[in-house]
Amino acid sequence: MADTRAGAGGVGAANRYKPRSMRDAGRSFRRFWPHLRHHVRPERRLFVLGSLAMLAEVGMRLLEPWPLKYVVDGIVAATGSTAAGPVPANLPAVILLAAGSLLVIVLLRAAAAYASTVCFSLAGNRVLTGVRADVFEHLQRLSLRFHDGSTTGDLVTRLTSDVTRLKEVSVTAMLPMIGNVVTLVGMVVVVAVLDPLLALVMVVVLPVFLLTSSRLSRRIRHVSRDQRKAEGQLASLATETLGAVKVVQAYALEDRMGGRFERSNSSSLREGVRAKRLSAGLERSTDVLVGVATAVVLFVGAQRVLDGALTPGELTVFLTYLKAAFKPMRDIAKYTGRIAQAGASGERVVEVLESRPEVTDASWARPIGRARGDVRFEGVWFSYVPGHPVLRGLDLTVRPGERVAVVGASGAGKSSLVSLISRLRDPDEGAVRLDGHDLRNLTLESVRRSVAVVLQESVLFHGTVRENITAAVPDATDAQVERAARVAGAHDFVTALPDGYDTVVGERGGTLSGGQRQRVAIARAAMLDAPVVVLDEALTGLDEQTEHEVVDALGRLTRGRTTFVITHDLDAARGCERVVRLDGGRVVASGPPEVVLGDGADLPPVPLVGDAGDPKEVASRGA
Ligand SMILES: Nc1ncnc2c1ncn2[C@@H]1O[C@H](COP(=O)(O)OP(=O)(O)OP(=O)(O)O)[C@@H](O)[C@H]1O
Repeated sequence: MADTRAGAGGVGAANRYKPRSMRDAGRSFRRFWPHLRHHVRPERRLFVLGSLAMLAEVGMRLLEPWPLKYVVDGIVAATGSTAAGPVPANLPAVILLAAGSLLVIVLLRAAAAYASTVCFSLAGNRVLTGVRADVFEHLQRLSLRFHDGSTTGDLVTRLTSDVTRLKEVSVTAMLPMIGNVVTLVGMVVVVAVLDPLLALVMVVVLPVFLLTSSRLSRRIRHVSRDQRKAEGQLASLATETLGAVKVVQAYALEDRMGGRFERSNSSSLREGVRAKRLSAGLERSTDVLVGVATAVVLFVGAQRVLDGALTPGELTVFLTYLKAAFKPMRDIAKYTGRIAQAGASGERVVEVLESRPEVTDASWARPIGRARGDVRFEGVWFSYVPGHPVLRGLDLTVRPGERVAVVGASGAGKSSLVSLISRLRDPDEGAVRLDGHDLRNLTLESVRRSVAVVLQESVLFHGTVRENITAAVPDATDAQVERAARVAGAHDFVTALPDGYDTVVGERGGTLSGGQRQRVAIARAAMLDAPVVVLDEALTGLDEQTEHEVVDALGRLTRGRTTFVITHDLDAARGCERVVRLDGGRVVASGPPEVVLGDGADLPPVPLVGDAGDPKEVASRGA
């Protein structure tokens, strides 16, 4: 029953997971890891190569100041001080060698850095592209109950910008950060070998730094989560408004929508600025810390040189290390902030991936093959909200090929009833059976291939007319497509379009008229050749002429198939063999139309059959 581990009401209500420290960041990673693992495995070689290149780069970074030591000590000794030891035999050669080594080290370091960046970027991008595909795939399979509790904009934000942020951060922050930590450790080890006292100064700085950065990164992550949430709301509002731009303009809602957008926009700005301020604070406090450490090393180091414990060249190496450490530490501070932000994005992505679809194939599910179309509801209870059942122990049997109109007051549960037939939802109690099989024992795919649905507002996808018609049967031949279009009465108008079947219809089929859209949707349903057809208010909202054409098309579509006609239109109901009336979540009347609906006075029935009767009669029906 529970739709998601993150909560049944979609991910919007599911921000229960609240990381509190760097330890939680680790926990957060462990939570993400199972979703990454199978994408990381094929990239193993790249990760290994990248790591080797990174180690080489770190090695070069550590070597870089050493030529300086020999030059400084040589010069100092040559100019008369004993602190630097004896004067090298061939000072000009030493200086030349040092300069040459420096050049080689810098070149090798650049090459290693290039190789590690390329390897890690390639691998990281591939892994997260795979994760994004998983999220999309998963979102499509999540049950309607999950989508009821989520907003489209927020889910799109998780799919796009949250994954992009993870991608960016993993490549530009996470991996360099690992390199920086290794460099820091390497520096401390080298310094400890040369002079443990100076190493102590560096080591003392580290815990202070870690404390500051973990405290601030925790706050950054909290603020980032709020910011991502605000951005999700922003995207929801934009999707909603732009998706209904006609209504917005018709009701002059621009200002009101603008105001709501403004509020979400400001909230996103506010959180964004807070996060930036915290990150900047973290970076600057690191600057100060490194500055203090440099001053201490300079002071203590100078004493050690004067005492003869260190050479001036070695002090130069220490100071260069500290300066070099300055960058990794500052970067760590910068990356900690970004990684904390990515942590918030990661949680949002994991929440989606961990949500479990409610309607899934049972392990024992098997395909039904070609069904006859016998549909039964046995004691079906169904509710959207626990404790508020919409269907209450409903019983209904429909014979193969029977055409049944389902009528009832608005909100009586008609659409809910038919959503159970194609197993968009499962009953809480009781069973829905197709040819005697409980739908839960059949594979989802075979159930959905057995039930063709035509809705009131048929949604087409951006693409060609042909792609829309063959949506569920992509390998259909041209002849099959044309046959389906003829059943739907769409062939003539489609061939009159500029590119015929290859004409691209806009988003949601917006470049076609309502009636044309409906007929393409009927062709899509006809393509399935399903034994059961559900028409959910498929005639509502069409003008008289179009309605006549669509009625004809639906008649042809449903001929010989078990058909459920959900309608408020009593004429359409009269065209069916049987009318079922719903009330209070149960069937309260079932029988021939004239019995359930009365004799309908002077209105002739609308024949929902293949030849649709006499067109004149149909045309005069609404008069
Ligand atoms: N996704 C949903 N989440 C929560 N409640 C819902 C949802 N969809 C429908 N309902 C509620 O379930 C009840 C039955 O809705 P349903 O759409 O099945 O009725 P209907 O008979 O098809 O209505 P209409 O004729 O107006 O289309 C209504 O009270 C409705 O508010």
